[in-house]
Amino acid sequence: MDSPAVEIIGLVKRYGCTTAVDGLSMRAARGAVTAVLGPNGAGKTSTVEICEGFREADEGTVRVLGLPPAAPALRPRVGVMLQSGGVPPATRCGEWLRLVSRFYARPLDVDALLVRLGLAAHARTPYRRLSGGQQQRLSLAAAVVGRPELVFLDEPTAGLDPQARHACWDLVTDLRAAGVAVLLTTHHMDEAERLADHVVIIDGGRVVSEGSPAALTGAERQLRFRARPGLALEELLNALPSGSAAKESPAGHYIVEGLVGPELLATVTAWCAAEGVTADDLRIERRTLEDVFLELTGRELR
Ligand SMILES: Nc1ncnc2c1ncn2[C@@H]1O[C@H](COP(=O)(O)OP(=O)(O)OP(=O)(O)O)[C@@H](O)[C@H]1O
Repeated sequence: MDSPAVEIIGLVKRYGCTTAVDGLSMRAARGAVTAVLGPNGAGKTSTVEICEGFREADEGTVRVLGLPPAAPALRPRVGVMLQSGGVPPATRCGEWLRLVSRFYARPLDVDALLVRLGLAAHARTPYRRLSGGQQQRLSLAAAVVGRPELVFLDEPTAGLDPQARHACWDLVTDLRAAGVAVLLTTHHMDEAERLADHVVIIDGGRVVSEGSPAALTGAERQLRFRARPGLALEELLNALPSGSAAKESPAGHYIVEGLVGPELLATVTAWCAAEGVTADDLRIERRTLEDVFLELTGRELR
């Protein structure tokens, strides 16, 4: 049986007295998109950079396509999207991608890739003159041009405009359809929910939860509405069937949980009417990945 695309067991990474990764274990399957989520400083980049072979682990085992991360045999098989640097400032965008493509036996068509990522009009622009988002798209193009089996994308859509974000999502979806494993980090929960087969939430250098987006968010539904802050939720709770819960988070945003059906909806709207409260944006929906993320990692800034 094939090894996973990435297998991490008991990974530890320290910087002086900071333990950035603290016994982290996770897997990324072949042919699937794995999203690693975590608050600032959770250890995502450290973990990904160890998998890419750019940093040394202090403890633990990491295998990439069954090999140690720095194995030369991985070079043609793994794509890495670098956050910055690596491109000579005066090199033209198209020239750079063509150069990178020559390192691979069966590269993608460079012109088609430039069109796909909206870079065709900038093919002759020197790297230093590209906007931040264009430089990032070039970096994404360079990561995939060699038809890798596995691609690491560290915050691929940070700072991209909506059009470029969608182009990136489409590219990731197509990579997955072509059997490529993608391991990405992101702070955009909608991105993870949309793209990932498997989500790994880390905090304090450890995995705090993992599963498919659907498994993490669960089947339970919530009733949500907006109204003036400070409603007397204890009174609402008295009117609701036992086992229900109601909370205000953040101020003016209300969430009612329990057996969400016609009875609960009628009770909430009747209670609002009796209180003279207009419930705005009243809707019934499943918990989002962001709800789960905040529950698991808290609201404190890191
Ligand atoms: N080269 C370094 N030297 C010292 N400390 C570092 C170094 N790199 C990372 N750290 C620290 O390690 C911890 C984890 O950092 P890391 O960049 O892996 O987190 P992250 O989850 O990618 O964060 P973010 O979401 O903010 O990018 C942080 O506390 C960070 O300050």
